[in-house]
Amino acid sequence: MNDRQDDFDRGVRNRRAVLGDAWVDRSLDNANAFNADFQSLITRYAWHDIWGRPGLDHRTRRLLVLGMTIAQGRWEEYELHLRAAVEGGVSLQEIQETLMQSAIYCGVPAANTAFKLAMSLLKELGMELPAQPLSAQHRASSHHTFSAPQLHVLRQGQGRPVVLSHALGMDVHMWDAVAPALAPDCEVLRYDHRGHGQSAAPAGPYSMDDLVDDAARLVREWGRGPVVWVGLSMGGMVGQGLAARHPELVQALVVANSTAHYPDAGRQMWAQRIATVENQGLGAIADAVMGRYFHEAFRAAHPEAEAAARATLLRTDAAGYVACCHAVSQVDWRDALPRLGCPTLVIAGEQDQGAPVAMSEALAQAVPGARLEVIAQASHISALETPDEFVRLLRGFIDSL
Ligand SMILES: O=C(O)CC1=CCC(=O)O1
Repeated sequence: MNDRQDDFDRGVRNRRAVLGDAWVDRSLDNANAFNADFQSLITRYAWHDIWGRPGLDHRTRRLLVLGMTIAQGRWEEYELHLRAAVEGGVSLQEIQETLMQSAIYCGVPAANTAFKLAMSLLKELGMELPAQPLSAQHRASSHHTFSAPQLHVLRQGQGRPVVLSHALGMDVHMWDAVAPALAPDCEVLRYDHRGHGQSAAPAGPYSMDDLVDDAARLVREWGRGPVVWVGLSMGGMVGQGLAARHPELVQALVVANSTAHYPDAGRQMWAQRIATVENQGLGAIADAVMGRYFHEAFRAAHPEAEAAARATLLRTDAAGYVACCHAVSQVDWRDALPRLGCPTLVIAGEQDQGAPVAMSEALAQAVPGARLEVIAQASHISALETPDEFVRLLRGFIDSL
């Protein structure tokens, strides 16, 4: 066997790995006296000499080929490689980003065709794409604060200013069901806490006051305060601190699935969690966190929601997560609560193990005039488990202001 025959065999292996056996069998079996040399040439030169080079992995080369075929308008080749990329496990997000970039470097008409062909392929493959309408109520603009540490912000809707502040290990998308429901008559601003999502992750540990300072500059930069602050778990802790330290910025407060402080046993649990993440990363706590965030029946009925929340947790910067755990573990607003002067709604989940109902009861009793609502079907992330009930309570509260 000569060198080039060897290269041919290696090329066939690469070609099979990228395009799949069915396609390669068809091309090789259908070769004839007219195109056999050409098939041999591309197998050796493209599939061995280029795809076989160690400097770039196949995923990167696949994305490059998509970009290049879009640039040249070689739609047959684009469709072939697109199908192979999707079936070969390249993420839709990476493909979407490649197509987005092509809009700039190849031009909008080319990207238009690329998206159209991609959509029809995904449909053919039975891949469901979650709706993300662009009507005024759903359209969200994304930006970062001017001041540092920079916080990632999503804003949508028009009307009364409402801020949504997420739980530990989540991000702005924890509110995907709630924000559009408020947007018809509220201007809704959600943000990623420092150390989370697309916000900056300065070196920790953070204190709860750091997170409250972030909240205060966020509202001041926005210029729409005083706001209705809606915080869940860690977001609710920040809300309590904001209302206590900056009452001029908070018109009304919603504290969901949260607490004003942890007893000693709770603080020890936080110390253990910090050590586990520092030593083994977020993967080591992901099952336990999901078990606390969502009850079993919800996880069985909505595996995709749990998978998305797990992916968000695992994407979170581990050092940022730990830095926030320090803030959460030390939270103590008990002395401040009796001085809060704004209308306050406390929401609890009957099945919440992260912040049991008793914590919300204590909180609601300490804040003058606060109302407590308990959602029977919810555990910790009630805004995701029972969005309709969560929105109904929010709406009722906001409309009463
Ligand atoms: O992570 C948990 O168990 C519960 C929690 C505390 C603060 C937060 O946002 O979630």
